Amino acid sequence: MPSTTVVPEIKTNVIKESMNDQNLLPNELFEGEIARANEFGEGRWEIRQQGSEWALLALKSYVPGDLNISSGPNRTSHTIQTGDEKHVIMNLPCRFLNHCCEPSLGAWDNDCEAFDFIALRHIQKGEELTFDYDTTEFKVENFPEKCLCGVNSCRRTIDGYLGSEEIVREKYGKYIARYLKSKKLAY
Ligand SMILES: C[S@@+](CC[C@H](N)C(=O)[O-])C[C@H]1O[C@@H](n2cnc3c(N)ncnc32)[C@H](O)[C@@H]1O
Repeated sequence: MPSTTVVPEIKTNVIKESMNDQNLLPNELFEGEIARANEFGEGRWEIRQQGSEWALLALKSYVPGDLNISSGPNRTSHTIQTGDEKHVIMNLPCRFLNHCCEPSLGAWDNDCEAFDFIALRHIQKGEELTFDYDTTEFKVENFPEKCLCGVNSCRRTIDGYLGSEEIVREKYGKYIARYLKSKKLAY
C-alpha cells in the first residue's frame, strides 16, 4: 500500500464479525499467563487451582500492612492499548491479529472500549489479516527484536506511535486509536 493510500469509509452494510465468548480463551494461553505471574510471586504468593476454582494463596505469613498486591491494567503481548493507561485483552479472534507494516485492516475505536478492524483494501482469500500495531500502541514493549511481516516497506522495529507518529498519521488517517489522534507529539 503506498503511503498516501486513501482509506475507505466504513460501509453500513458490512456484516460485523465478532465473538464474545470469553470461554474460548485457549487453555495454553491462560496457563502460560498464570505460570509467568507465579514466577513473579515466587515465595510470596501463588495462583493455584483448588477444585474447579482458581485462587490466590499466601506462601508465607504476613503482618498487617505487610502485603500489598497491586492491580492494574493487564498488559500482555495479547492486549491492545485504548488509552494512556488503559490496555484491554481483546476477545477472539482479534487477539490473534499479527502486526504488518502494510496491513489489511485498520483499527477503529468501538463502543466496547476496544476496536473494530476494518478492511483497508481488497483482501485475497487465504491472506493473513493484520493491522499496524503502531496505530494503537503508544510505546510497544516486549515485541520481538525484528518485525517479521516481510513486506518491502517494513519498518523493521515496532516501537509504537511514539516513534512513528508522522508515518502513521499520513498513512492511516482516521484509522488510528482515538486517544493517539488527540496527541500532538514531535512533528
Ligand atoms: C497479539 S499477539 C498476535 C498473535 C501471536 N502471533 C500468537 O501466536 O499468539 C502479538 C504477538 O505476536 C507476535 N507478532 C505479531 N506480529 C509480528 C510481526 N510482524 N513480527 C514479529 N512478531 C510478531 C509478537 O510476539 C507479538 O508480541
